Amino acid sequence: MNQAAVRLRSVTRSYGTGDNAVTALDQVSLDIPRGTFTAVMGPSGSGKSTLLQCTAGLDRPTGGQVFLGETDLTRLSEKKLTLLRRRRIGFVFQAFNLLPALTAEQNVGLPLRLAGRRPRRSEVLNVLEQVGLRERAGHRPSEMSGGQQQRVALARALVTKPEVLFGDEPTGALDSTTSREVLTLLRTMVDRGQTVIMVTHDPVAASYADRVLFLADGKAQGELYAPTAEQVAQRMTALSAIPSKTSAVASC
Ligand SMILES: Nc1ncnc2c1ncn2[C@@H]1O[C@H](COP(=O)(O)OP(=O)(O)OP(=O)(O)O)[C@@H](O)[C@H]1O
Repeated sequence: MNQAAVRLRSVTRSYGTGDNAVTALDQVSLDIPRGTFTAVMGPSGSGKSTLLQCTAGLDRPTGGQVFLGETDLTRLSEKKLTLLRRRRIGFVFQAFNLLPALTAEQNVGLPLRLAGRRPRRSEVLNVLEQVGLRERAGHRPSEMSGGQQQRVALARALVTKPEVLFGDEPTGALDSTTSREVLTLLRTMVDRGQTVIMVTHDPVAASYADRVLFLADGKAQGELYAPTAEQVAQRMTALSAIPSKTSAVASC
């Protein structure tokens, strides 16, 4: 059995044509083992969000293959891809994207309703308990802090027991103390077997991961295992010094 939760094979994503063409991802290949925490870092415009979106089936690569377990996402119809995202993938974003009129419990139960199931109260409360918010089940987002709202968003992403949880800057809108709480929670989920892939600009956030993948100009630029924030910051400084294709053209 293949232990990789996700495999990318020569994944390319281009936008536009001719002189206006941009290659956001350029032949990226990688394996993400199950039960690991991966951070994706790189300078602005290096392709991090594109990588996350292609890997999560939110965007289609223009070349190459993306596997979730044994499923090749690039071969799925839109309908099957939508179902796969609902059933097998979880997301957390920088903006918490909770529905303001719904309580925490109702927000967390929503993905189950979308999947055509009536949520059992106990399963929703269990997930809220995992993020330390069981007693806030009846509160609406406006009655909670930013960190609590992101924990509800995390519970909502986890309620379907996704194979992979994707985070696009999940701590980007939080202060450093609250960020640490959310990152510790993500780390705990991974230590219990969850696979997490997170895009971040923050070396401290990346230091919670098992592995940091670096991107520049759409290309994989190496990785760090068991990273410290200092090591990550150093690599980022070195990467930012590489002139990108677009800035090289702009400066001609
Ligand atoms: N829909 C699009 N149309 C055209 N170009 C795009 C589109 N989306 C992204 N790009 C380009 O692809 C490249 C990679 O973008 P992407 O958003 O993946 O980078 P990023 O590393 O996530 O950046 P940031 O850290 O600033 O969010 C950039 O040059 C961007 O301008």
